[in-house]
Amino acid sequence: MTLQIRNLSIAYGQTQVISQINLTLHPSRTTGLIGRSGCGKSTLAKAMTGIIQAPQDTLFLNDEHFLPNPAQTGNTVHYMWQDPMASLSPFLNALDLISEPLKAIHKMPKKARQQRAHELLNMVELDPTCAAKRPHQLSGGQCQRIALARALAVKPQFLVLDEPLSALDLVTQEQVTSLLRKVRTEMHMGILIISHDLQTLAKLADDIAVMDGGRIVEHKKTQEFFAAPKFPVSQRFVEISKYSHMEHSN
Ligand SMILES: Nc1ncnc2c1ncn2[C@@H]1O[C@H](COP(=O)(O)OP(=O)(O)OP(=O)(O)O)[C@@H](O)[C@H]1O
Repeated sequence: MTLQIRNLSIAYGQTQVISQINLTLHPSRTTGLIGRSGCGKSTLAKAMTGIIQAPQDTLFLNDEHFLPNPAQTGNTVHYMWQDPMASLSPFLNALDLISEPLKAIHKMPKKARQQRAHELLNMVELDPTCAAKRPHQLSGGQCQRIALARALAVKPQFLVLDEPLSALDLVTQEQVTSLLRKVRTEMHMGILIISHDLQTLAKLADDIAVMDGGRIVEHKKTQEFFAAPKFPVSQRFVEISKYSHMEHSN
């Protein structure tokens, strides 16, 4: 199963935000998406996942037309929001937040749901004491893990993560990075990760796409990208990532 984006353009009112995007996601592969703030990365992710409507004939699953609707097709393409705290209902505890998609999408009975929710809590390495806590009683990093456990509960074929590590300290970032690698392999998901942090993408992504001014200007295998970034914006990202890596290792 592949998810193909063909010639996708999106405008907000009169303002064109993304133009003629072509991109294909494959199972068990991770694509990293970088680009300057405001270049249209989240807009692309939201269009792929049905949060904003993509024009007809731009999204395809295995060459078949596909119109994502998060309410119905959450298990095909799932979007994990940039701000986990804001995307989680403040009225539910961690366990209920994780078991909600198991009920809504997979119609799992209560006992099986609770058991799976505990397994997922464990998988994202959240302390069991977090199970009964609501988002405002948890840290940003813990909320990010709940959002990830929820995404795994949905068991989508494709997972789109918008800045999944931004609220985490370096140690937790490392843990979530290895968790995402495990998920890709064990659950055979195709993953798109939006990040400003090329060092993280270097560890996670099989290939890297660069957006600039609403277009994908470069898309290469990760090693090739680091060896020879072609466009000025790509070169700048590689330069900055080397510099920040040196700072962290000093
Ligand atoms: N709902 C909306 N209505 C109108 N304009 C919007 C809307 N959402 C985003 N925009 C604008 O579209 C452009 C692209 O925004 P988008 O969030 O896709 O960028 P981004 O690359 O994800 O940025 P960042 O890295 O800062 O998250 C920006 O100029 C933004 O202000």
